[in-house]
Amino acid sequence: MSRIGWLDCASGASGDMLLGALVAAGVPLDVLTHAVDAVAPEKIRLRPEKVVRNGLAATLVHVEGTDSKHHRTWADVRTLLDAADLPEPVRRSAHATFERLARAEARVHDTTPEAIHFHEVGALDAIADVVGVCAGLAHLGLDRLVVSPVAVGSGFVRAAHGRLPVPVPAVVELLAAAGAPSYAGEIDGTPVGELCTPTGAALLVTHASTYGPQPPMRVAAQGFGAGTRETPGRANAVRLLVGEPAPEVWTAETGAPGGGATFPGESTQLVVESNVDDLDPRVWPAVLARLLDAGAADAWLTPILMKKGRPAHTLAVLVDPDRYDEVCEVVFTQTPAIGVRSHAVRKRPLEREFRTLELPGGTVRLKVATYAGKVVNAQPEYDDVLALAERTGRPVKAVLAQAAAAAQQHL
Ligand SMILES: O=C([S-])c1cc(C(=O)S)c[n+]([C@@H]2O[C@H](COP(=O)(O)O)[C@@H](O)[C@H]2O)c1
Ligand code: NI
Repeated sequence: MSRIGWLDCASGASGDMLLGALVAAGVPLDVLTHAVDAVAPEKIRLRPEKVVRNGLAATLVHVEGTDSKHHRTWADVRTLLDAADLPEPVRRSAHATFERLARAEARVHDTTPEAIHFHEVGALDAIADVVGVCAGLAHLGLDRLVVSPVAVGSGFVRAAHGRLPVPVPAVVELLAAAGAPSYAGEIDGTPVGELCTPTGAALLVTHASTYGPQPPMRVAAQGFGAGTRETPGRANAVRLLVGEPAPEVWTAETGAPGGGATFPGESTQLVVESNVDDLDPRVWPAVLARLLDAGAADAWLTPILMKKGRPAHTLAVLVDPDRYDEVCEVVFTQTPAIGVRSHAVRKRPLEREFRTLELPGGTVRLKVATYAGKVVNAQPEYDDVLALAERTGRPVKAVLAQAAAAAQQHL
């Protein structure tokens, strides 16, 4: 089963906040500790603490231990990672995270990544943050991680080189290089300090599959990872949601027709489509029939001129999200299509019922649709008209005309 995650960075992100979010969302602490132990040359302890940030329960992971070295070069960090007994995906993502940090620092300080001496970010606790977060995310085995636009903060922060403007230059470089959306995240125009740190930004851009709001998903776990600071007016915490992807749904933002007003029977359905140019056209009626049998609400073909000027058809299927798998199975097994695309649509059905028309020689069902309590449509079922015409030996057009005339009395 596919698994996705969403990181809500409305209060920014740092290495320790991300560690906390992973633990709070259910990643066993051992997973993080083992990875950190494998890399750190001196004992580092991860100590989770349950805290409350602006009324929200969150996990703060303290990274504790002594570090006899004051700064490390990118080569020093690389040597530690290369020598560590780490699963390859964790080593690769930790490596990629530090490489991005080194490049960003190099651009800011007008030097090369190899010449960069990490100060804060090269300390053992920062190495623990990076390796722990990489191990935690690898443990979740996400198929996709969506990262919200990142609140970076505003004002100034004190660092090894003195006062730095927020967003700090390395964060700007990291987010810019990845094309990640960001904003100040101020409350009422008041400077809020540093919300996103270079380590946090490097971890986000290394792991993000894409950026945006929470994707349609069935959430299985939610975890808030706290930062050390208490910030007035907001929970200083990054939030991780983990779950299964769900079909797209209409929201107030995506704008359901009618502004999302409710209507009896209105629902979100999927239109599943595929362009097909290599099915014997005689097979299509059987395909459409099987799609309806599989639970499709409707299925139809549109003639198209495809790439390379090929005459083809778009097969389109309207289906309730619950029957999506069944419909895909029919498409994949009954046609040569090797993929489908789908989008959500809003379906507004009228209430309908069947009545019976008594006609010479037999009966015909009449489909009656009502709107606002009034009958607005009364249509004889054509299959019944055809069957009656065949049974009585009369022309189909004559039976149809009689049925249509009888239907008038129901309108
Ligand atoms: O040490 C250096 S060179 C340094 C550079 C920058 C730049 O943006 S350039 C920022 N900082 C600050 O260090 C701390 C720690 O960052 P972590 O990512 O390790 O949490 C943070 O306040 C940075 O803004 C340091
Ligand atoms: Ni710097």
